[in-house]
Amino acid sequence: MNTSELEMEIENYENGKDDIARNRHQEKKSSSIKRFVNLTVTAQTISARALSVNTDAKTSKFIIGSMSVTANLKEFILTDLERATSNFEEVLGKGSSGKVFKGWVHENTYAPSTPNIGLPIAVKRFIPERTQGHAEWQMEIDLLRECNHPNLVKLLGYCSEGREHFLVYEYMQNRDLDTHIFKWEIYQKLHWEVRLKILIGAARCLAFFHTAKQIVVCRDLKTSRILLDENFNAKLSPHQLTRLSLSSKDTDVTTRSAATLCYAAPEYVKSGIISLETDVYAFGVVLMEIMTGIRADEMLHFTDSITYYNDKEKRLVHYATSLNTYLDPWLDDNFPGGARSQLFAFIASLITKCVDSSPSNRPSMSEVVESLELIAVEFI
Ligand SMILES: Nc1ncnc2c1ncn2[C@@H]1O[C@H](COP(=O)(O)OP(=O)(O)OP(=O)(O)O)[C@@H](O)[C@H]1O
Repeated sequence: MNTSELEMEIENYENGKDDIARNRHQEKKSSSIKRFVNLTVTAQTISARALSVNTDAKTSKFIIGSMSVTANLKEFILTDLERATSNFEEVLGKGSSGKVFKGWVHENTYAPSTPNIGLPIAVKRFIPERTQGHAEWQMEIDLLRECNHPNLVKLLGYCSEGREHFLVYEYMQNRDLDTHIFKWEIYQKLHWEVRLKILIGAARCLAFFHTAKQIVVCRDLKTSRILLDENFNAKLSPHQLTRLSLSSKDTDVTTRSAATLCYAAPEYVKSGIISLETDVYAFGVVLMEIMTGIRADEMLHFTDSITYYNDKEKRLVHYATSLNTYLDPWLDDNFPGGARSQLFAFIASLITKCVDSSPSNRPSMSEVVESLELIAVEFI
C-alpha cells in the first residue's frame, strides 16, 4: 500500500462516514495481518536500507511545499476579532506566548461571522506584558508569509493595536497530538495507522524546512506542537519556527519547563545552539511518546537537575528497545501479531539513532521520512 492510499483509507475510516469504508478497513486489516506473518524482510535489513539513505534523499519527492509564496495575509482590526470570537469566549489552548481562541469568519472575505457559520479560525492573543511578544509576533508573520506546506498550520492574518498583538490561523478541529495521546479520557485514542500517518506528515514538514534554501528549524518540537485537522492530518504549529543562522541560539534554555526540556538534545541544553540535529532529537522523543503513550518526563524521571542528562540517552534507548513492555496498551489490539518484533526492532533502531548523544550520528529528517514511509509500506 502506498502512502496516499494509506491516507485515503485512514481518512475514510476516521471519518466513520460509511460502513463500507469501515468494513474495507477490517478486511484490509486482516489481510495485513496475513501479510505480516509472511513478511520475510527482517527489521535489520530494513533499518540498514532506510537509515543508510544518503543525502540524495534531500531531493526526494516528499519534499512538497514552497518557500517563495508571499501569502496574502489579512490585516484584521481588533473589533472584528472581538466579534469573530464572541469576545474571546472559547479558549482552545494556552501556550507560553498567550491563549488561543476559537472564532468564525466568512469564508471568502474573512469578515467576522457568528458561531457555526462560515470558516472556523484560531486566534492567538499574545500576552501584552511579555517583552519578546512583539518580536515573536513579527517573526512569525515574516516567516509564514513565505512558507507553504500541507503539513504546516496556515496563517490567515494578523492584528496589532496598541500593545495587543494577534495571529489568525486556520482552525485545527482535532487540536493537538498531546491531547490524543495523553488525555484520552476526553478524546478518542488513535489507531496505529493514524499515528503513523501523523508522524509521516510532521516529519515531511520538518524535512521540507531542513532542506529549504534558507533552512528553518522547529526549535521546540514537542507532541503538543503537532496539530491535527478534521482528517487527522498532522500540521506543525508555526509557533517558534525560526530561520537557522549563526545567531540561532537560545540564551534561556535552562529556564525552560521540565516537560519541554525532555525534548531537548544534550548539546542544545549545554550550548543553547539550535540545529537541524536538535529537531531530529526532539522528533525521536515524540516518536517514543507516540509508541508508548508515556510522557517523556515520566520516562526520564525528570527532577529538575541538569545531571539527569548524563543518563537520558540510556533511559530513552531502554524504552525504545523494550517496546514489548512499554507499548501503549491501546496499540496492542491494533498491531498485527506476526511481525511485531521486527517492527519494534525497526522503530527502536530509528528512535535510538534520533536520540544519539552525538548529533552527527543522527539521521537527517529526510532519512526519518524515508524510514517512516517504509514502515507504512512494510508494516501496514
Ligand atoms: N490553529 C489551531 N487550531 C486549534 N487549536 C489550536 C490552534 N493553535 C493552537 N491551538 C491550541 O492551543 C494550544 C496552545 O497553542 P500555542 O501555539 O499558543 O502554544 P504551544 O506552542 O503549543 O505551547 P508553548 O508556547 O507553551 O510551547 C495548542 O496546544 C492547541 O491545543
